[in-house]
Amino acid sequence: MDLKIDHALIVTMDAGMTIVEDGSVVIDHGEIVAVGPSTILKKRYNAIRSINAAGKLVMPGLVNTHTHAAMTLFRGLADDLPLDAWLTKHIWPAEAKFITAESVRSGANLALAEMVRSGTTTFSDMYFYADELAMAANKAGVRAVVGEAIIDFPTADSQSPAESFATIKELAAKWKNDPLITISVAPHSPYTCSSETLKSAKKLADDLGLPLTIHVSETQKEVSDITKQYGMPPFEYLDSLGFFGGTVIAAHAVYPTSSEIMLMAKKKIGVAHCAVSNMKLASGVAPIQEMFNAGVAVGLGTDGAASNNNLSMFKEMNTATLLQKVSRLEPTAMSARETVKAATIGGAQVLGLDNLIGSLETGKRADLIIIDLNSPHLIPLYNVYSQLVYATNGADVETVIIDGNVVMQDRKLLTLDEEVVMQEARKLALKIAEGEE
Ligand SMILES: CSC[C@H]1O[C@@H](n2cnc3c(O)ncnc32)[C@H](O)[C@@H]1O
Ligand SMILES: [Zn+2]
Repeated sequence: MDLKIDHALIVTMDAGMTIVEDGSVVIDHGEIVAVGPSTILKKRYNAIRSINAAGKLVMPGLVNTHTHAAMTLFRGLADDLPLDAWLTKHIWPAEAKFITAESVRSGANLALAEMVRSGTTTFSDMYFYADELAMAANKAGVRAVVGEAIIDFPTADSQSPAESFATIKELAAKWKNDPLITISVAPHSPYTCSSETLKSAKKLADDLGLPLTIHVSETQKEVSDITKQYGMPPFEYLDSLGFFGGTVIAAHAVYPTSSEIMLMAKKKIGVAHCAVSNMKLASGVAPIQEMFNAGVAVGLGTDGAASNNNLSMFKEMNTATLLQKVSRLEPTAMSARETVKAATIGGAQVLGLDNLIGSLETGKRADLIIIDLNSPHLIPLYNVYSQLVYATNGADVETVIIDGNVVMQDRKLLTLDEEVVMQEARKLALKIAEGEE
């Protein structure tokens, strides 16, 4: 065996929500070979390397179902604005000026460092120059669903939809057998892509067997514009185009009607719930408890660092649950347990990767994080889910393992040169601040 983690408090997130108090996880060739009591597994398995995790919690790595990694470069550039003005007056002009293959590489590396540090082991992205992100994630050893952006009007990478489709075909062929990278088809939204573009995106996804990801029903303005233009709200409109049926990651989903929520459950549309971004842009409160009640698969997403302004899934968990409770005046809404599920196995379901990741079970890939419980803010520990959602933060993550490889150990990043990554990002940020090209 390659690696054994012993004496941990293991939160498996398997179907039985098993918790093992003094447990071991045994890993070989990137796969989980056994999970169970250390008293039994320590005798049964020898490993080349072992980690003594006494006083630590082991859980599945967190799954960020919606982000734009390279947008770390725009963190804090335009705050305190609604989505429409934020995008059209600030972000799109900045992207037109500063987004290049080089800046995407730099922003992506910065995001990768931040995500690994806060316990994210898989993320789903949609942006321009997607190959740069795929290469950066692959090099850093981080699992990613990488979406090449499709928008009808001229964008940061100057690609028409037809050119984006050609790029996606090339990317799908290039990354086909990669263990960490899945390419996705990423039309931006129903208000920036025509019906023809959306139908072609769906056809491409079907032909290549790729997931689709899209921003949908994010603001009241979007719902009213789409309803005026097409005579129905965004999810119904996409359904009328035949958009659903395969893996679809719907980011935001703030304003689905009750019949659209039924549709989401029926068509197995996965939701990337971005609570912090929806609050910061004052977009609204997504009806997550209603979605749970209807059986919709819900994951959590940070959105990009320009609308959050960080990529911590611990902050996202905390905000998501508190937002449901206060908006419904219902303290039982979105329980801590449901929230940890959304951040792990629920997110894996949304991405169509739950056969591989999302829980610690024999046969799954070894994507897991080790959290140091020896901190004043984590004592006492009565309920692990409450502790993870209400008390833990990203900086408590000590070690991160993805596909069996240790990518952060004792808070040192092993696959990214953090100093170089920060230096390069600072250099680009200087140009952005000065407004230079
Ligand atoms: C095709 S995805 C890249 C595109 O999306 C923009 N973007 C970032 N966050 C949001 C959001 O919350 N709603 C809509 N669009 C968003 C990003 O700036 C890129 O232009
Ligand atoms: Zn987004």
